[in-house]
Amino acid sequence: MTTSTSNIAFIGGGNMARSLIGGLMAQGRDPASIRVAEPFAATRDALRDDFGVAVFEVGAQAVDGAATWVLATKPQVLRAVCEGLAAQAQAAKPLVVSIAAGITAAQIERWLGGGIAVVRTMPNTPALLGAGVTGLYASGCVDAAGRGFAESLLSAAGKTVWIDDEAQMDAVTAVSGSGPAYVFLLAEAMTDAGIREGLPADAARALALQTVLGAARMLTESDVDAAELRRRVTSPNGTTQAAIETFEAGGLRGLVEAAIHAARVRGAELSAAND
Ligand SMILES: NC(=O)C1=CN([C@@H]2O[C@H](COP(=O)(O)OP(=O)(O)OC[C@H]3O[C@@H](n4cnc5c(N)ncnc54)[C@H](O)[C@@H]3O)[C@@H](O)[C@H]2O)C=CC1
Ligand SMILES: O=C(O)[C@@H]1CCC=N1
Repeated sequence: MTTSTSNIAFIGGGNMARSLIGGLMAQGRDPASIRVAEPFAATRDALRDDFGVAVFEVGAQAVDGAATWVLATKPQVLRAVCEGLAAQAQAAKPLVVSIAAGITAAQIERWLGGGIAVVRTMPNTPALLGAGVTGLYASGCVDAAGRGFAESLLSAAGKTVWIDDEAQMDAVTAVSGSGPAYVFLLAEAMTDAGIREGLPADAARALALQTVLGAARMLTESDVDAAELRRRVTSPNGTTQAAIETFEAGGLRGLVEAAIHAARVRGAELSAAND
């Protein structure tokens, strides 16, 4: 039985694992209950020093005594990682939570030897601030307690959204997993454009970044939708109208659609290429 006090093993201690561990620490979880396998000594030492978690060089050590395993390596190495842990998985029957893009719950279950409860999830990097969002899909082997534990684990990173059809997980990845990078790109572009229009670099950056923050808060804290919020900024024949018309004429919506489609397709390719 997986409980909130039992050990959690992270396989891979990179950027996303760090964000999730940061969220768990902020929730007050005992650092000694988190065991991280990470081959790079510098990454391992930083996790131990920053969070006080137990660190190990290889997965086999980290999963020892852990009822929940979080798979947090790149998709390209996940098959080898799982096959290396299959014997321990068959003995311990852990709840396995994957954050890997593209890789399906069925692939992970097969690589671990079969009959394993797998929750496939897709968090995003604002998890570090507890402001992330995670899509979760539970395979048939996951019971209500497993679903509940996975949800509580990922809720340390922010909001959670259950997805019933696993085929939609690549779309989740394309919208919210990769999504922070789209917003960062917009912030970069707004800063650069401000500089080109004559603003000092520091001022352009401060103006662009605070605008992204303020707009995101309005989107999530007000009770009107994005289109209405946009209309309220856009005075007839004013400055915003000039900018929005330029975005629409340049095909911004179509470009966003094409970008999110490309990300979704890449998710499916990652599954096929690493099977
Ligand atoms: N970066 C992001 O925004 C998001 C990433 N993801 C997913 O999270 C996973 C990890 O991504 P990142 O943290 O960005 O990558 P990363 O490269 O920062 O972390 C992966 C870590 O796994 C370690 N590793 C490699 N082989 C290992 C092994 N055999 N055993 C244990 N650890 C091993 C690496 O040394 C590295 O520190 C990926 O599958 C990615 O698709 C999911 C949501 C968002
Ligand atoms: O770029 C990637 O493949 C990963 C998955 C979502 C965000 N980063």
